[in-house]
Amino acid sequence: MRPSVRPSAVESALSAHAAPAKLIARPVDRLQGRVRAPGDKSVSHRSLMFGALALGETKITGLLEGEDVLATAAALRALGAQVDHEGGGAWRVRGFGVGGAREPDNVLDLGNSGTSARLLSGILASHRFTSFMTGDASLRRRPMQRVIVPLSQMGARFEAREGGRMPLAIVGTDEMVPIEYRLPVASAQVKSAILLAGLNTAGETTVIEPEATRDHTERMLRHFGAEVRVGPAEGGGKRITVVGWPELKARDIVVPGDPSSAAFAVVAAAIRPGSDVTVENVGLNPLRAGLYDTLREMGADITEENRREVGGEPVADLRVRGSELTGVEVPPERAPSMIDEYPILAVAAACARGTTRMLGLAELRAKESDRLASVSAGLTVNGVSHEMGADTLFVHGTGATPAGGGTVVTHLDHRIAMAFLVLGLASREGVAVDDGSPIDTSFPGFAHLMGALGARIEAA
Ligand SMILES: O=C(O)C1=C[C@@H](OP(=O)(O)O)[C@@H](O)[C@H](O)C1
Ligand SMILES: C=C(OP(=O)(O)O)C(=O)O
Repeated sequence: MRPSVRPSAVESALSAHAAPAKLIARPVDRLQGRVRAPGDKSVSHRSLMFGALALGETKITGLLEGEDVLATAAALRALGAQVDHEGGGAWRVRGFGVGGAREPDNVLDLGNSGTSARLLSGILASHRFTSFMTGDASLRRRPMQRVIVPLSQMGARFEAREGGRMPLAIVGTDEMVPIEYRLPVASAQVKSAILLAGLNTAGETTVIEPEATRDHTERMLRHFGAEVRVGPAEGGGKRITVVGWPELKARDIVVPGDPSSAAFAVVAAAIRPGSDVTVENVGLNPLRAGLYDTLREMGADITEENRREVGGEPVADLRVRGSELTGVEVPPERAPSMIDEYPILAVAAACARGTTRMLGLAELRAKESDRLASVSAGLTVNGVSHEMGADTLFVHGTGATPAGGGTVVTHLDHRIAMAFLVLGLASREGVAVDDGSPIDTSFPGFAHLMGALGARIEAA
């Protein structure tokens, strides 16, 4: 047997809670070069979880070694999986099998990661033990009711703070009843929590999603040997059914690059005329690629090179040349395919000519911060004219270089930090963020990667 492996130096360094780190991005003329997108966060979480739910040894390459994914790895170890880091994005998971997790002997701390909390709740709820979950100040204010409701219908019990917030106690059962559940919000995390619970449930568990959300869970369930049926739902949308008690078999997984992380370099190049940047290995699952469609509608010059499949997902290298952008309307039905990209789209819109109207953004208020409010505040302190509504954001670009000069409050939100640092590159006076440490949750090495393209992002 392999010895149980202690957290590696990389993990320890990443998981150490860094003190607030004020960063500043200085204006830059243009960006040039080739970089590689870091591993996809959604796929990384799932590859560890499915590896843990399978029997045998799953080899993962290209795993994102960000704090959120490391929180999932630590939780799975606490549940009895053997998760070994072999270096350079290569990991090995020896799973406990469906229904085979052991009771964790301490509270599971999921840091900043909503995906870890929601998806793991589906696994924990379907085991006969009680477990406890918490997270950082950001995660503790995020809604868990959305998973508590369906998982309670299946038979688990929960104790949470007011409004279904963490810390959370989950009293699980191995006698879950299968349900058919219509998602009240477009959420891949809720869908996945129910499907994961459905694995340790006799019979067929069905999720109906009125609006399609990222389908990495469905793809990976099949990859590991589960039976998943996807078809049209009555009245529109998709019906996704998983058949319970499959024997999941260990599989090798190659994690594609993250389109949500690649977005920062892509937008930075798109808004600086004269730039010529290639971001390699960008996952382009159509349910994730809404930002790239929107940027093209705005007039961005983005070409796909070397289109291929990586780990069952479409991938390409994106070549971006800077150009002048024009404001567009982004329809609400596109939101699920670019839900994490609105902060960086707002930055592109601030540099475009004309108004960009973003509609159907209510879910942004339930992310690491209230992203509508955070984006609006960041635009205000940097002199960008805009209007925020309950679920809308209209950014009035003039085509002129935004003033910048402000310090943006990131509220423990990595995407707010990265988006406004990109604005700084394209501003007259640069932009500071009060705390860049949350960047390590999804994109360790962000400042370094942007530096390789000519950006100057440094401690303020
Ligand atoms: O399933 C996933 O991996 C994710 C789903 C989305 O959240 P919701 O399910 O809350 O929309 C997204 O915002 C998050 O970054 C990752
Ligand atoms: C919303 C995000 O992640 P999570 O929900 O996993 O915290 C994100 O990465 O933008």
